[in-house]
Amino acid sequence: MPRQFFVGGNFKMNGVAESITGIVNNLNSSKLDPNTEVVISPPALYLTLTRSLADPKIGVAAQNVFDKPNGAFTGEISVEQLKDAKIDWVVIGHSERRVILKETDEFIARKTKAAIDGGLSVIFCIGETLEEREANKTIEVVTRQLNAAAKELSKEQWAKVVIAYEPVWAIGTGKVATTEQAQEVHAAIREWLGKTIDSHAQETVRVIYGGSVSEKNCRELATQPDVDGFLVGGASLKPAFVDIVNARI
Ligand SMILES: O=C(CO)COP(=O)(O)O
Repeated sequence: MPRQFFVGGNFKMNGVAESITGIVNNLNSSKLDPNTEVVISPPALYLTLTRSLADPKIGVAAQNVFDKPNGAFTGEISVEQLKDAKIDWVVIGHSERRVILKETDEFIARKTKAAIDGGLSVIFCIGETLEEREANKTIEVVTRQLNAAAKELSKEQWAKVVIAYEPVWAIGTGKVATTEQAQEVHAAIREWLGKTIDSHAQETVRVIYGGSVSEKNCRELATQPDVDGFLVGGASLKPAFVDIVNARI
C-alpha cells in the first residue's frame, strides 16, 4: 500500500494573528495536491485561530505537549487541552527542544506516548548534529532516539506516528541534505521499523525529511523511495510552501 505523501509546516516561534491569517488564507485559496496530507503548526497562542480558519482538509499541529494529564506545570499544555481546541496533531522532539531546552529522549518518548494515548497523532522528530555526522554516528543517534519511543509505544501506536528526520546541521542553514544522504538515513529508519516494530510499520509509517527544504529542492528529494514528505520550517511561512505541498505533481 503506497504511503500518503505528507507535508508539515512548522512555523516555529514566528508570526502573529495577522500574518498567520494571511498564510492560512493563502493555503485555503491554493490548489493543493489532493494526494498530499498537509498539517500546519503555528505557535500555541494561534492554534485555535488557525483551526478556525484552515480548510478542514488541512491538519493543525501543536509544536509541543506535556507528558502529564494536568496539574502544577506552569506554562505547559496538556493533551486534553489540545483535543479540547480541536487540535489533532503535535510535533514532538524537535531538535530545537532537544538542544535548546535539553529535552531527553525519555521525556520525548513519554510525551509521545501521552499524546497518542490521548488521541493525538505525532510528528516525531529525530536527527543528528553536525559533530555526530562527522563522527559517523548518524544512524547510531537516530536509532537511539527511535528506541526510546519504541520502549513506550505499542506496535499498533506507530500508526499514529509520522517520523521526521531532520539533520540538525540542515535546519535553518540553507544546507539541505543531498538526496543520497536523505535516502540513506530514511532507508535505515525504515529498516529499523521492520526490525524493531513489525513489517506493517515498516511498510506504512511515513518518514519525512526536514532541514532547509525549499521549492527548489523538494522535487528531487521527493523522488527518493523512502522520502514520504517534508517537515518545512522557514519556507512554510511563504507562499512557496504550496509548491512544496505540490512537489509530486
Ligand atoms: O526545523 C525544521 C522543521 O521542523 C526545518 O526548518 P527549515 O526548513 O527552516 O530548515
